[in-house]
Amino acid sequence: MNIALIAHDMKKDMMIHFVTAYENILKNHKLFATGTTGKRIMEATELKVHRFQSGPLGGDQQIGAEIANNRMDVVIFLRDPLTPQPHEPDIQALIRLCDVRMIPVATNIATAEILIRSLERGDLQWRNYVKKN
Ligand SMILES: O=C(CO)COP(=O)(O)O
Repeated sequence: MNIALIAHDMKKDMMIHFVTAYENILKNHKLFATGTTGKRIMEATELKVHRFQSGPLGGDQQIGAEIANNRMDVVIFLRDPLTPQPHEPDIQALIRLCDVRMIPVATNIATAEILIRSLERGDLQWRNYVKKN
């Protein structure tokens, strides 16, 4: 499965804890991330991550394009709801596209935990059928 990992600055440490805790699951998938999130993940783990631009420089839009092309299967986006972001429209667009394409998306750590365990259990296998057809 193709998994997008994105975290705002205030949530980056939490993302590192998450990917470290679930490295054994994540290593079996293709990982994508916005620039700084991807850099942090690769520094902290053995995981290989395809990095797009940093979020404020267009990374959210690049991941959005992957979603629009139905190439992203899971999105874990640890958003910071308490800090204004200069690229808020890009963030909204990315999340909107998840709803358009019915892509499982977690925007906080509690849902991210549920999603990763679902992935491990095989609950998201339907994505393979959707992509084929
Ligand atoms: O801003 C982001 C998502 O909206 C994240 O971007 P970085 O991973 O480059 O910090």
